[in-house]
Amino acid sequence: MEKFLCSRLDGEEVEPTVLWSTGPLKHRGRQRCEAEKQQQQKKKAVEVSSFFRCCFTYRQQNQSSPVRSSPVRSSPVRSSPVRSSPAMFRPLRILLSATKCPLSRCCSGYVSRMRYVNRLKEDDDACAAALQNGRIFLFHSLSPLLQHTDRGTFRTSALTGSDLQPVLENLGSDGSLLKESVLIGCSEQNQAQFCLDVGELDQAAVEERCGGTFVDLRKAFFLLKGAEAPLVAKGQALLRWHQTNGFCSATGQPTQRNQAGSQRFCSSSSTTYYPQMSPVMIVLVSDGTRCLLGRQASFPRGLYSALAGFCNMGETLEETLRREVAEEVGLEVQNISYSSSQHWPFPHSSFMVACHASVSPAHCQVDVDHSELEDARWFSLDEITCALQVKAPPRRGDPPAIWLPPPHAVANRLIREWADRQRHGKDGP
Ligand SMILES: NC(=O)c1ccc[n+]([C@@H]2O[C@H](COP(=O)([O-])OP(=O)(O)OC[C@H]3O[C@@H](n4cnc5c(N)ncnc54)[C@H](O)[C@@H]3O)[C@@H](O)[C@H]2O)c1
Repeated sequence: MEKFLCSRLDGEEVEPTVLWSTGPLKHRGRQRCEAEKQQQQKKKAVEVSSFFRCCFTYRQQNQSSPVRSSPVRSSPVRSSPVRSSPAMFRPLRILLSATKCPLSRCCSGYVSRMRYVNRLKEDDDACAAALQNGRIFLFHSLSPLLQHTDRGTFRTSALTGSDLQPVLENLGSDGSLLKESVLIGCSEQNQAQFCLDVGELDQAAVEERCGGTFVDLRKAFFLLKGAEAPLVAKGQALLRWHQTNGFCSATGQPTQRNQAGSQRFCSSSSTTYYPQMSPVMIVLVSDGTRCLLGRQASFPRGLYSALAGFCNMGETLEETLRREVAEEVGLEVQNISYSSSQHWPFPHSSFMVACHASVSPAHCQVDVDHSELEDARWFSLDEITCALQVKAPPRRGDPPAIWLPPPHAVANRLIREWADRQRHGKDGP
């Protein structure tokens, strides 16, 4: 299939048989010896060829940053062509239904992206090659580089490896710095994404050359919109992990990373280390008409959040949740239901598992452990609705107001879910 697609990109006419010449299709093609079947194959291949041509034309018209050599880039079906004519899928559907071939699996953009990223983790050479065309997100001492937009918002800033290399050399780095990039993932346009900490270079000089500002992650995370915030959080977490795992904890010897940076290896102890997250349970407890929020003394003034706590070794998620609520506010919860999860970069990498739980109204007396929380109390739907309107933390001198974690935080999602359920009468004791 790869050969076929490359030929199409070169603009050459393709013999339909080429379509059958690789992978699982090869064997099937050989079995079809009757002339009639060959004719059918040729017809379908031509139809498929027109489908691919259609897709590539779409890509050429719509792709802002073409990528040159990644094999996954050749994947013919991505989400964007779907928006054009559904008729373009007809030949492919015919082919798939006629052959019952595993091509359908390659045709999911998501599947090919995931497999591509996995291959880059396993194949150092492929990863080094992908670095040239991949997007590199720069960090300086773990602060991501952001750019101002015309609309006064912020966005991430990234260069391709081949564009970044001369910049780095010009700023005094030797040629090897680029190879310290760590693979983050793959964009929907099938472009590998990397992060690189250039903390060894002069910060102002990099900012000037790259046209952006390095912003502390705590600020950047909340300035960025949509998928960009978790992307930089993931990048920073990976870079931090490499910075703090340079030595084997068993032998004290230096560890070596693979090209993708998805693991580090100690050759003395034959130990492989992988980036770690600490599991945390976060729960919004309801008594049917109110929800329970708490605050630590270290929180900014007026901020209340859902109750959270780290999993202890050997605990199930349910056990952690029940223990944390019991420890912090002296309640015993029931009816635990899963909501969602997120990677949370602060202060280090936590894996937040968010749940709802309830207590009966007859047993909702809060008994706060003040060594853990400064305060915890029940909030009505009206109070929550009011607090959700507060878009920015109150400033010094403003009247005291309750405010809630920002939308990027899974606690915010839990609170919104609870409020929606209350409004629609779906929550009960
Ligand atoms: N994303 C969100 O919506 C959201 C909301 C609330 C809390 N959080 C995060 O959840 C995490 C836990 O919240 P918390 O209020 O219990 O935090 P915390 O930082 O106050 O931790 C409480 C205690 O847990 C122990 N601890 C710290 N790190 C640990 C680890 N890696 N493993 C086991 N125990 C550890 C320490 O004794 C610490 O005092 C924090 O990282 C916090 O930032 C996220």
